Amino acid sequence: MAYIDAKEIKKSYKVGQIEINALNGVDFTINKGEFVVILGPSGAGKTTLLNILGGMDELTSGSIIIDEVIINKKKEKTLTQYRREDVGFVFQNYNLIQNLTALENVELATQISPNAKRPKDVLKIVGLSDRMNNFPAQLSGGEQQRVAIARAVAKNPKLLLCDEPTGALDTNTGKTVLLLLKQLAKEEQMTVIVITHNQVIAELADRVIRIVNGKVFSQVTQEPKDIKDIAW
Ligand SMILES: Nc1ncnc2c1ncn2[C@@H]1O[C@H](COP(=O)(O)OP(=O)(O)OP(=O)(O)O)[C@@H](O)[C@H]1O
Repeated sequence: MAYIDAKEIKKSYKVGQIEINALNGVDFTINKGEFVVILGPSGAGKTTLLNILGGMDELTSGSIIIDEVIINKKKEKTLTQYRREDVGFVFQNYNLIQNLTALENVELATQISPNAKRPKDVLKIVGLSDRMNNFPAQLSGGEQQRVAIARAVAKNPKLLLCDEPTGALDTNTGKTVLLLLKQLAKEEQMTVIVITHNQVIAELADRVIRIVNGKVFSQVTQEPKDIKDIAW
């Protein structure tokens, strides 16, 4: 059985009299521990899909099963628990708290999670042992994104959702971040989903789901390329 099974998911927003169909019947499956890229042009529905997978938005119709649980039928309380415990988020702009150190940013996230890893251990995994006591402003963009990844991973989530995680980084720094995400998928058996409009990043994925106009245009599993063989 697939780890994530999305069936015929639809999401529409009503803006005044107009109905916008952000997702218009999306089907896909994802296995545990896969590194998945969801690819699509601007407005395709990627963020909408990520918000639904993260339990932050509701479906209009269809169903999503994650780890044998139908998440779109969850009550608000269990959904809150799902968001806190099972899902980690990484955003394009890191979203770190500026007046807390790297370590404190990670610690803060672990406080609301019962299965949390030790913040110092996770900062070591992302290669920032010696920068733990720095504030975000004292770190480079790539380092800040690694803190944000540590913060997401410290919760010990089953699913890591990343929205354009390399969007604000240069190619080499972006590659370091992607390599880290790939390692986490492999070594921690964490299912990692990256959404991006950058086609090159898709070459690193085990599975590529291409979304166009709120529909799955294609879904392929593939042998991922080595990170040193790609550039953008
Ligand atoms: N809260 C909302 N209210 C109304 N319309 C929305 C809302 N959220 C998204 N949309 C619309 O749904 C469609 C899909 O948007 P979405 O943000 O998911 O696309 P995207 O693929 O993430 O695009 P981008 O790469 O530009 O972020 C767009 O037409 C957008 O305007």
